[in-house]
Amino acid sequence: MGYIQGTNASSKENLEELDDPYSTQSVRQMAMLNHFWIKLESQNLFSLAFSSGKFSEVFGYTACQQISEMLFSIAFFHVSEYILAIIFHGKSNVSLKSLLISKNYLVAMIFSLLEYLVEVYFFPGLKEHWRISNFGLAMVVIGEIIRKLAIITAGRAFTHLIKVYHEEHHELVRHGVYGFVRHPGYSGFLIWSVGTQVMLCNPISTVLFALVVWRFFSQRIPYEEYFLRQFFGSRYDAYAHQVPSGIPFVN
Ligand SMILES: C[S@@+](CC[C@H](N)C(=O)[O-])C[C@H]1O[C@@H](n2cnc3c(N)ncnc32)[C@H](O)[C@@H]1O
Repeated sequence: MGYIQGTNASSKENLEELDDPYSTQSVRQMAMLNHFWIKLESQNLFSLAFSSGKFSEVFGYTACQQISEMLFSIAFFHVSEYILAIIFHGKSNVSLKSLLISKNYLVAMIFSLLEYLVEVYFFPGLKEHWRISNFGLAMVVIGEIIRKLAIITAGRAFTHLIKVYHEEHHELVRHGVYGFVRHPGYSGFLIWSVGTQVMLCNPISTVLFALVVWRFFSQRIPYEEYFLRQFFGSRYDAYAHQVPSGIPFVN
């Protein structure tokens, strides 16, 4: 009461107003007290929930470890793509598109994180399959290495947008990882992206990522190779005859 009088109700009218419990000022002050009380109570509820195990179940060791691995893999993948694009194509020719973060990609990643959170809450045992999770981590590392080897091997020929006009410097690359598969960059990405979901022990997203990424590359490869055949003619035909695509069920 002293606080109220001292700060807001120095005049006689104000004091009178405070005596009336329904005056505007009293109502405002009651609302303020109520607000602080609710805030205090919600903080207590938060700490109660945390100590009761619900939060520690969701954000326990397993979840922290697996989500950290996922976030690190994503950050490393995109930043290294961007840096390599700058190294091979020069800063002036590279835009933020080289980070390779599209709307569909974001939707897929958010879906996979939501799947993870729902499952770790309702079926925490599902995430404790560490052999599967570590196998996924190995897929992420292997996929990343294959993709980066492809980018480094192809150099300037590796453009994020498919070339539809032949440029003078554009040579057919057949050596290194391109001697084993024709599309190592895509093989690497397929392994990497499915690996992120195996690492999270996400059964639904593992299947969805495999299907969506496979479908994307199965449509992209014929389009890309249509232009490669125009650029390099029979040399590309011979290469395609000898070397597999690197994407399952795509010739
Ligand atoms: C995103 S890169 C992907 C390259 C390849 N498909 C891969 O997965 O490693 C696409 C560009 O690489 C070029 N490219 C693909 N294969 C190539 C090859 N063997 N030699 C030279 N350029 C190639 C295409 O012309 C296209 O512009």
